[in-house]
Amino acid sequence: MFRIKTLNQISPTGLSVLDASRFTVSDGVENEDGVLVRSADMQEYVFPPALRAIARAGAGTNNIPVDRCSESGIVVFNTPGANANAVKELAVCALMLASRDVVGGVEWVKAQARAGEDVAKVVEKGKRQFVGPEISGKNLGVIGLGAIGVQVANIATKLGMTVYGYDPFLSVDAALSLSRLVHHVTDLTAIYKNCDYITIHVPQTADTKGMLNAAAFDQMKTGVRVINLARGGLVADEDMIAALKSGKVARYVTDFPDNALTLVKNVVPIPHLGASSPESEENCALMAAQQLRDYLETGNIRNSVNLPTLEQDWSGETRLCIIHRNVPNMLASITAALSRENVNVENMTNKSKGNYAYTIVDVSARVGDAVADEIRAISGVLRVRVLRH
Ligand SMILES: NC(=O)C1=CN([C@@H]2O[C@H](COP(=O)(O)OP(=O)(O)OC[C@H]3O[C@@H](n4cnc5c(N)ncnc54)[C@H](O)[C@@H]3O)[C@@H](O)[C@H]2O)C=CC1
Ligand SMILES: O=C(O)C(=O)COP(=O)(O)O
Repeated sequence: MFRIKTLNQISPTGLSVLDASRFTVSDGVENEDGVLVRSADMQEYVFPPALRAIARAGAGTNNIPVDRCSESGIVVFNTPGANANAVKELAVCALMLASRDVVGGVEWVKAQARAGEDVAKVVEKGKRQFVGPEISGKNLGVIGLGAIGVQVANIATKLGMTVYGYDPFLSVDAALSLSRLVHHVTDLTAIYKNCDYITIHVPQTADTKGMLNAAAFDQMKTGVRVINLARGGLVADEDMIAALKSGKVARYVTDFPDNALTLVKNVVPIPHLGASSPESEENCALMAAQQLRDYLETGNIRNSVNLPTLEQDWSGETRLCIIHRNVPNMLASITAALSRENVNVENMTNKSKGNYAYTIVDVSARVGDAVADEIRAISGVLRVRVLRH
């Protein structure tokens, strides 16, 4: 029986793939084998000894201590693209909110009603103060052309915008999905200089933190409208507030409000709704739960952020799943340990990702803990699991 701890509300449709005869799923289990999480902050999480995998039902993993997981041989999964459509739709809404002061207008109408005014009458006089430009014919800059950025860039071309896209690590898949109408630029300056609207869709990492800062705003057009449905930390708050106050930035729509920003004029604070649609919640939960189930039961890895995708059909009696550093001589050391125990290898696959690597070895014998312990003793091995057919 595997124990799965949920740290957020996870869609029941997704959880249904975790068969109750093999998985106990709840927010109260202890010494869990796996964790299912959305945005809960796990940075200080104390890993119980049994923990082997964390599945993020969503895209961003900046709430998970990925390096610490890697060092402990814990696989971290996410669900690439599973909520991209929901974010794209909110981005379209954000483009409108960045242009037309719908939020200010709605608040004003409610205030009129509360004050006992004849709303039907006063709106016709008052509406002037909420005028805003159309997006058609304007330039949009999309920073980050991954699952979400590509969809936002493509749909914006259909809304009549001229779109510039920037992504120094553009994948082949993303390039193939990108509309021919999107101008692919290789320098952020081209985005800053040309765009009336800028939307950012990159992960928050040490490299991207605070990338929209005073130096970036200085290069932008006066009156630029900025949309951030990616992560709050990508934008330097104080610099944004100064840019809003000076009029450099006309409006800032953010899915990551904080106290410093929320009451500043021309900030539109959204309560992190990017992925909050039933469709996305189901897609993400399903994908996360399937990946977690498959890893725990078979050792196969799909869509991990710290380890390579590696799937091997079962053969033999025992499967050894070995997470190790990506260093020379590892495979030789593993096979030497197996031959010392006179164990025949049926099938073996090894792949690496950055500083870490993963090896699955199927062996014909029903090997015991002694073999696993011998492999555990190899320098650079971080975790060994023994699965039996
Ligand atoms: N508001 C919400 O509810 C949601 C927010 N997100 C956020 O959006 C981010 C992007 O999500 P996806 O598009 O699904 O991820 P993705 O991994 O498919 O795309 C991210 C893209 O950013 C690019 N990138 C990385 N560093 C860059 C840089 N310095 N400059 C330009 N591009 C850079 C990567 O090459 C990649 O193509 C997530 O990491 C997450 O933080 C994702 C889903 C929902
Ligand atoms: O997938 C992401 O990166 C998100 O930001 C969505 O977060 P959530 O699952 O709605 O807490």
